[in-house]
Amino acid sequence: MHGTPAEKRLGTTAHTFVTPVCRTGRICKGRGQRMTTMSEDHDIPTRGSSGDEGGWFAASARPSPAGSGAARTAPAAQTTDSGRTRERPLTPTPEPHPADGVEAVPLPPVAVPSAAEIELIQQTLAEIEPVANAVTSHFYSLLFVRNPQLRDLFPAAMDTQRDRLFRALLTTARHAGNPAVLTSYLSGLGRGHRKYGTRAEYYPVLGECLLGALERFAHFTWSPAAETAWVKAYTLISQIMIDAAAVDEQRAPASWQAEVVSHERRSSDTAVITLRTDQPYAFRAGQYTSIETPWWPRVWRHYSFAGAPRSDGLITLHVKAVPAGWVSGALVNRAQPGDVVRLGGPAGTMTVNHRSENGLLCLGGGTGIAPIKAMIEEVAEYGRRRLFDVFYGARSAHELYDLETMRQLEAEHSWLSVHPVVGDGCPVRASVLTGQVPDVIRGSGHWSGHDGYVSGPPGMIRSGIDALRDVGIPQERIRHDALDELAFAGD
Ligand SMILES: NC(=O)C1=CN([C@@H]2O[C@H](COP(=O)(O)OP(=O)(O)OC[C@H]3O[C@@H](n4cnc5c(N)ncnc54)[C@H](O)[C@@H]3O)[C@@H](O)[C@H]2O)C=CC1
Repeated sequence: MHGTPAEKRLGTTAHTFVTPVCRTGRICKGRGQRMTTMSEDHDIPTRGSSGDEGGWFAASARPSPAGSGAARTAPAAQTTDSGRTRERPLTPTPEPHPADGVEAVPLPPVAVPSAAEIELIQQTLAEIEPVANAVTSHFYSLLFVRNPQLRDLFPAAMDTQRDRLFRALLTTARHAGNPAVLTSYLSGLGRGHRKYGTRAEYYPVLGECLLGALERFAHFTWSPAAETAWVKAYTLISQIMIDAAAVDEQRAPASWQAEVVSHERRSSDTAVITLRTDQPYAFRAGQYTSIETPWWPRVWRHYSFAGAPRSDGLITLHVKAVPAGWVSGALVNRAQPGDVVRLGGPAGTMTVNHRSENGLLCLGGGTGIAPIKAMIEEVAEYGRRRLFDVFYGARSAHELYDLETMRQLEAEHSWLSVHPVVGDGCPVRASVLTGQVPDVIRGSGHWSGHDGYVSGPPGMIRSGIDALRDVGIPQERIRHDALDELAFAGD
């Protein structure tokens, strides 16, 4: 047998026993050992181990905890003819929605890497980081050569995908010592992988290829101890992802078909797109969805919801076509009513904390205003009336494409103040501030009685977080989408 020592060890172990995994993602009770199950669509042999030992990369799908996936009922809403929910008087604080993205599965009962092992993992990652492209290329080569059927799960162009894998590994390693953050992050990743068609039985296969790639490139830091640490870490990672996917499977489809029902051009490069899904789609204001268009199969991009959930179920997104952006370009320039796209489940934790008594200070840059608009609608519908200040930034006044809507909301709600901000040197009216949003915030006083929310380009989020801390909002009261994921937002 050819291959690295790690692969040989894994191969030997993996071939010796097999965990039978049903198509549903559950262990198939009563089946014997030394068997190979085939996934229905791809004929992929599944390998793992039997018994209680867990084994090398023997992540297994387990039934979800009873009732844990049951959706809670959102408070009833009074609706208007237009389908929008009418503002109600002060109402009880809504429970966090099950799909709010902060929900994580419990740590699975598999070995957790020790502090020394986490150190070994981080050393390996530090060594391969400068050659990350080569490592991930090798990983995918191993994967596709050994399992050509899996190629169909990935987009034709793999560039973004490569980067994504490595970032996920880095994020995991960075939070390896913090189980709460780790389970939250990996639960989201596990749920998010359902739309790709990822099955529990793929994880051992992926793990073997990952180990093979790491061993080949981590010349100085790879050792039997490092290998053991990685095996433990990968077993834990994959088990959390599998468990989260299994829980999610009990309550939601892997993906939704959505028809474009309206497409409104707001500027030469920005469109407001409204979608109708084929099945109910539960989400919270402040979250985002992922979209695959018919023009770029298996290429997924994230877009925040631009409104709170509506009683007619329609979903609105704001999309800006970025230069050379495949999906954003197609959605802005090509999509039209009647086209059908595919949506992944909702994700993201930038949701309104209704348990807080504080005001809300929101920084939105460009199309980053979309989730903030959704949050305003949610507060209007369900929340306590709290002071809600929005600093809405754009490079020029012309690019404040949603200012009219924001002004209308401001006129409707006495607790809402909207402060448009455009770049220095732009001709503006008196009501518009100039500069970068984070600088404007720093010059606007002390905001320690507020919770902070930031949404927009990654650079603005980074400097926005610093600015919010500077004006008195502690880190734990600042919410924003994960910068790792934002790198893949839009295009
Ligand atoms: N949930 C989220 O965080 C969301 C993020 N986005 C992201 O927002 C971006 C929107 O793109 P555009 O409309 O082209 O925005 P843009 O590039 O025109 O910038 C919008 C605003 O952010 C400011 N800005 C940009 N980079 C900055 C930096 N490094 N430091 C401080 N301020 C900065 C600009 O001055 C402007 O006021 C995309 O990257 C998109 O992925 C969009 C929707 C939701």
